[in-house]
Amino acid sequence: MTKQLKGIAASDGIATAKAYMLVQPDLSFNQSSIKDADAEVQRLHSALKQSTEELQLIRDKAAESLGEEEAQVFDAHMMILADPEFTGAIESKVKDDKINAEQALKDVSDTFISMFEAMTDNPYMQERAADIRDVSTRVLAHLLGRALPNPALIDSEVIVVAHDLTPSDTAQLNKKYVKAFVTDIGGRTAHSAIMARSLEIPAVVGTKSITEDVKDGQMLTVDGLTGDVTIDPTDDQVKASQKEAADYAAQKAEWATLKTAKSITADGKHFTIAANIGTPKDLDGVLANGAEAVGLYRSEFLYMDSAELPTEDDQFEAYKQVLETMSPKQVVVRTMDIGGDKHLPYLPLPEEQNPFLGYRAIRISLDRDDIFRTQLRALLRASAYGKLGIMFPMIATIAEFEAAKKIFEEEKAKLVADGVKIGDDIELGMMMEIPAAAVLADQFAKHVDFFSIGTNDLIGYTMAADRGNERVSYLYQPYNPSILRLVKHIIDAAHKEGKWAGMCGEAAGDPVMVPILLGMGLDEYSMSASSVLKVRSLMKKLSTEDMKKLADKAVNESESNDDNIKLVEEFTK
Ligand SMILES: C=C(OP(=O)(O)O)C(=O)O
Ligand SMILES: [Mg+2]
Repeated sequence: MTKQLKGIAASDGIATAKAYMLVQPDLSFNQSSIKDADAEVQRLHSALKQSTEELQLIRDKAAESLGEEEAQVFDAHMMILADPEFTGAIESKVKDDKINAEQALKDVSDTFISMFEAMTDNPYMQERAADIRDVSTRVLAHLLGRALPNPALIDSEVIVVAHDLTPSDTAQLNKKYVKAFVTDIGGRTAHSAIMARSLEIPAVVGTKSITEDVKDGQMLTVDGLTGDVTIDPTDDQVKASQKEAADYAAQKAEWATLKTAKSITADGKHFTIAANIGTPKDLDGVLANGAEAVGLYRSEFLYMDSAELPTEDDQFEAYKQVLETMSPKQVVVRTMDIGGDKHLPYLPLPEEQNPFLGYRAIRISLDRDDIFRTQLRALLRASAYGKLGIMFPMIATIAEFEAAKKIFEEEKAKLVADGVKIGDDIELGMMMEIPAAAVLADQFAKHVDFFSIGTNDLIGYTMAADRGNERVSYLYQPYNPSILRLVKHIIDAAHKEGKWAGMCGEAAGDPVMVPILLGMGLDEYSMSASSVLKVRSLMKKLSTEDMKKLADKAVNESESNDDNIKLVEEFTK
């Protein structure tokens, strides 16, 4: 029976395909005693064999579709299965304790996991704990005869359905087959949604119940423009959705004609439309959409894509590639922003009640300056290959900015003393994403070369509404006059000191926000590459003089987010 769900539109595009449930099955079991230990060991061996075969298959597929590096994590898993110390211990436990293989597996892996996790001074071994957990889940699933979802094995067109997707789940999706994804939870600015936009995979998040409403293989239509999801659509609904998809494709083709055009308003003013990237691979989208700069390179994805802390040379190569490709256009690299919803298996962070208010981003970098210095050295060396901007995430105080800048200057001086070639036009800026910093923007402006406004966090922190929580998503209000006042204050403060202000939060590519930002004189708009042409086309139709009047009313007269949505409609009719 046809059923309609409404979620949060998270990535543009429309798709129809069958559902692929990326949901963990129930793997609960009870301990039991066994009589025939040999038969039980036999059962264990067969589960181990099946797991190894499955991993080999996944490894080959992952190498083919995602690259050799992404596939290597599965080698580590297979090595564990081939390790007699691990498998032998499970076998002995079955025989000695006369318990079922499920329980023996759990006992042995728990022992290994706690042993590795206790090695807090050895990130490599700590990471093995995560591998053992993954492997033992796979073996357990085979013992229980339940199928684990294997996204790397998807080889036909599907729509992925999940409770939530982590950024690393999202990175594994193969665009060739995954036509869209839909989740129970999450918001438009959660990192999986941001990645969906850079992969140009349509997505609807925060439907609350999709994993309960749909079964594996059922047909779905997903509209990432409106947030509508239809389960078992009728023929007419499929036709309507195909028509909508065709209209959207036509619209995109029209935007594509602006690929090499400058971003100019109706009254001839030029602004920079830049793109956000997570990895050098995203440059394809940046070039295909004709972005004029990279306004945010989220360098933490480099750390997340790696099995251990990336070396200075690894980082240098990645930054150099991006700078060279974009040169002479600017690339703003943000130093590592780990914490919140982004984790590194090899850098375990303490359990925190409020990770988004906790040990995150520059707070980690200043604490672990060994990691920070390595990153800055790699950036400095790469700066010779293009036009580099560096910015620090989550700056709350001037002291933090100055401390980070001091470390930067120290590393720079060392490299210069060693005769290493360094760009002479590196700009040093900061993310404006913490209200305390936004309020003091006039003072910060004296210390920085530029600001980049991170609305994803700035809205979350100002409204005290978690950016990824669909229950409070109604409070996630980019056009609320409180947010607009902060944004205007930041832009004015930068301009007063002769500095530039950009925005790299998702609001920079939002068609309702752009007219207001033009009126405020924001210099640079950095967004998912897939939004660049849409925004360039919109800018062409707007005059800055009119938009100034709009911005003035939006900031000084409106009382709510909704007031401002109406105001923008009026001014852009
Ligand atoms: C761009 C931002 O950073 P991130 O989304 O990576 O937190 C932001 O907070 O707006
Ligand atoms: Mg942020």
